[in-house]
Amino acid sequence: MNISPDRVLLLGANGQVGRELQRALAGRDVVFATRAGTLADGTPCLAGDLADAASLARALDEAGAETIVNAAAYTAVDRAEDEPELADRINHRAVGEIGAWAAAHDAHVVHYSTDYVFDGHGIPGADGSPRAYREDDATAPLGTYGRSKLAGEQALAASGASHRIFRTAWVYASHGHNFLRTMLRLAAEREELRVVADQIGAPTPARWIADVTAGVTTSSPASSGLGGVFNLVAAGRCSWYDFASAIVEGAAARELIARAPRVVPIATADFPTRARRPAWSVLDGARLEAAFGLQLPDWRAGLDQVLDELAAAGPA
Ligand SMILES: NC(=O)C1=CN([C@@H]2O[C@H](COP(=O)(O)OP(=O)(O)OC[C@H]3O[C@@H](n4cnc5c(N)ncnc54)[C@H](OP(=O)(O)O)[C@@H]3O)[C@@H](O)[C@H]2O)C=CC1
Ligand SMILES: Cc1cn([C@H]2C[C@H](O)[C@@H](COP(=O)(O)OP(=O)(O)O[C@H]3O[C@@H](C)C(=O)[C@@H](O)[C@H]3O)O2)c(=O)[nH]c1=O
Ligand SMILES: [Mg+2]
Repeated sequence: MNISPDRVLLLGANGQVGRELQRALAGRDVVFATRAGTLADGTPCLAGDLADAASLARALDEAGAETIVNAAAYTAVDRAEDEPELADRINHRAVGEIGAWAAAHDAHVVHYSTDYVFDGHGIPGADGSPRAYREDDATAPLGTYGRSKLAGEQALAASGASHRIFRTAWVYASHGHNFLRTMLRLAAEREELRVVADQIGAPTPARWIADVTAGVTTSSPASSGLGGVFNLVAAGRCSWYDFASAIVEGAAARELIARAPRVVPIATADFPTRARRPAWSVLDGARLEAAFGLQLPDWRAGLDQVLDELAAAGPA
């Protein structure tokens, strides 16, 4: 079969990153696919269910795209502990199938992975405190989600397809399921938010991930020599408690919430969850910066942008 050069197939178009990619890829030759075959606004698109190998294969064949961007994933970190096979099917085996299709058709794959491939113990830097993780640091996922995502990375690399894997972290947007929206909801319901202060990372807007993706998809990973894994995260670092505090402060200032609840720092041990999470999730963006000459701004600038977006949209 012939594939169309310049065509992009976007799998998972309704997720946080997927929705931002719809915007960032507008005007290009792009074919959307979602699990059910409809976009969030009801517009029909291709059905591409990664839980179903036949559905995925049909989407790949029908789109015939030279670039496949896979924004679909099983992202429910706690639920994954009870559905390991489904998480593995979507985050690992389907990614291997996408890679095999791409290798057979000389197509490229853009895929996303996570800080949760690391155990978060951190690697001591020159001054003894943990340094940011680099792309080739040893992985050791703590849970099912992280294991399935790591297996997906490995399956894509093993497929032989030309590919880029953007490892990102703590993704949020003005839409979708994320920590910022959870905090805004809880802020309206509670006097006090108790949030872990001993997990450190960099909250990264889905918009930035999509903008970087759209900017670099025009170059082939293999022929540019710039393939493989790239960390793609906001600059700076904070705890979930710091992020929650900044969300509450910024949301109150924009009158997105009627009153600011107290934000109380707690230890991970005081917030029991089904899955364990890494304590140190800071990723080093130097490879991405050097390869593509771009520098992501600080996480606080991202938060301001997303809160401004919510404020501009008005009351929900
Ligand atoms: N969210 C985060 O904090 C982080 C995410 N990442 C990675 O970034 C990428 C994008 O994540 P993000 O946009 O945040 O995730 P979301 O959870 O917002 O979106 C994931 C999308 O995948 C879709 N999906 C789930 N199962 C299937 C399936 N069987 N077939 C087709 N589509 C399916 C979901 O559809 P539906 O809504 O119907 O379930 C949803 O639209 C993923 O690879 C994720 O692992 C990395 C680090 C952090
Ligand atoms: C809601 C809530 C969460 N927390 C904690 C739990 C957790 O440690 C942290 C963040 O909560 P979340 O549920 O957003 O965490 P989680 O879903 O694990 O977020 C992760 O999602 C996957 C998909 C990724 O790839 C990661 O990069 C990361 O973003 O905050 C509190 O301390 N207080 C609260 O009220
Ligand atoms: Mg979650």
